[in-house]
Amino acid sequence: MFVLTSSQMREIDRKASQEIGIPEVVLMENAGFCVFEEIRKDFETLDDKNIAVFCGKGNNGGDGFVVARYLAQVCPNVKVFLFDENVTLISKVFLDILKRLEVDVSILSEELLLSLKTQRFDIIVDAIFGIGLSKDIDGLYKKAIEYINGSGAYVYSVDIPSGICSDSASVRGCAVKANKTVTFVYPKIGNILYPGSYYCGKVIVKDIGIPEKIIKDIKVKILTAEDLDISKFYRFPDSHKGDYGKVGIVAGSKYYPGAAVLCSNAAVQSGCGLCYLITPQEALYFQNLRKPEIVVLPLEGKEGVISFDGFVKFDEYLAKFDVLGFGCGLTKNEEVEKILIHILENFQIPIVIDADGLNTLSSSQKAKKLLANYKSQKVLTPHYMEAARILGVDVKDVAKSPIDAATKIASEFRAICVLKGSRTIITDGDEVFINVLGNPGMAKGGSGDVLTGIILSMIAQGYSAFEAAKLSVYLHSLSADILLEKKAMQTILPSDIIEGLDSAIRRLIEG
Ligand SMILES: NC(=O)C1=CN([C@@H]2O[C@H](COP(=O)(O)OP(=O)(O)OC[C@H]3O[C@@H](n4cnc5c(N)ncnc54)[C@H](O)[C@@H]3O)[C@@H](O)[C@H]2O)[C@@H](O)CC1
Ligand SMILES: [K+]
Repeated sequence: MFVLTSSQMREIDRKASQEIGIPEVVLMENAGFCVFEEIRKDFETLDDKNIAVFCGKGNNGGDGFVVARYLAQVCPNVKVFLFDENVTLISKVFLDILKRLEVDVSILSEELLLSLKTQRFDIIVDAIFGIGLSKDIDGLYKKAIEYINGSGAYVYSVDIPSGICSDSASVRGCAVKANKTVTFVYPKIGNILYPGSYYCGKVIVKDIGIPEKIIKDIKVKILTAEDLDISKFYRFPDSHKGDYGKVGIVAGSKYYPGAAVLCSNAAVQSGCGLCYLITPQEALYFQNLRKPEIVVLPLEGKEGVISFDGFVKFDEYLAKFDVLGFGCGLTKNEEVEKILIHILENFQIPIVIDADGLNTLSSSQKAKKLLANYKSQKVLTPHYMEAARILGVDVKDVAKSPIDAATKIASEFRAICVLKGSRTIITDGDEVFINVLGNPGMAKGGSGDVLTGIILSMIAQGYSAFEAAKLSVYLHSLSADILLEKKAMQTILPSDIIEGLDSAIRRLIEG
């Protein structure tokens, strides 16, 4: 499913009306009716409800007038509150209809808002701002939104909760906290990314009659099972371990031995033929937790951290790997930088760089340049802070526009970027997929190491870096969601996510 920006939505509306000739009033009528239908579906009866519809002066308010008209046909207690009578031309069509039908329409003022505190509404429709929100909310708008949020009513937002920026999902001053948001054509970024997604409640996407053929060149999509290629999950009866690839992992230190264990355990659990772990000797005290299928190549370290001299002894192994993982739990120092540069200068293996690999990259101009020119597939898996370090910006800037940040990293390094967060973004610099599975039980140290292991395993099994990243992000979150059916968020551990991959893969295959 596509995800739109406000300008893409406007362009779609423009094409529908100007090129195809669907009148804008028809689109508005359809939009309002869709919202009404959703409300009608949710309640057994509406005639005993007190309903308020708050309408702004833009077209979002116009949708609200349509909703109010339909509601007034089935409920005698519908009140419309208008912020400004100076509404758009199309909205005016519907405001005039309401007036002719003698629906209760009032212009909102501070006094009126205050008097509403003694009334109880069962249902409130928020049609104050949609994709046209252009500045932070203040004054009477702010007070009305605070009133709606404190009202105890069941709240429907039209298109997007008022106060949420449709392009960044940020809260502009304050925002309506809806129970349900009915959006049109396709969801907007503000409906999908956080914090906007939280304010939306349940998101319902409705068709308002815009022909699909005019919706072109949309690069952002929600990641669904349909976007995944599972053809390589089929195993031929006469296959052997060599058919499923060799993963090499450079990870761990005496400080973070668990990162290496989680990453390599995840790799073997997700199907690669062989997995080699290059890790300092001092990181091997987690022996009992590591899956026995992993081949360990103990490295002579320096004070518990990998050393360049120790690492180059494994060059001949590196040449045999189908994919190399670099970074989990390595720590950051000059030796790690030297090793990363050595790999980038001397090998051409598909590489997945995570954690300390990314931190090393962000402070090494030489490694950055080499990586950009590295002639093999690359996946970078930063979380927001690591992405900020790579881009040399504040983490707030990444949070404000994560799609832009991920796209920039992917373009700069000609890599696949997996920007990890509550909505992980996967991009090759052109197409963008937003993962909407997963739960806060995954917000624990070690989750990222597990994801890296899965990506490595998928590349080893023959998937392209982009396909592997999509598939792995999906399976990682699906595993956590399946675990949530039996476990509390607090007790779901990254190592459980590894074990849960079995159910996740089976569920994905079975559909
Ligand atoms: N043909 C179309 O364009 C369609 C549009 N539709 C609806 O129209 C909406 C977009 O309509 P508009 O572009 O008119 O935008 P909005 O209705 O979101 O709001 C724009 C108006 O609000 C004002 N405004 C913005 N931020 C403000 C703030 N913080 N404080 C005070 N005033 C502020 C603007 O000056 C402008 O007057 C969509 O979200 C959707 O609900 C639907 O009817 C479907 C068809
Ligand atoms: K709204």
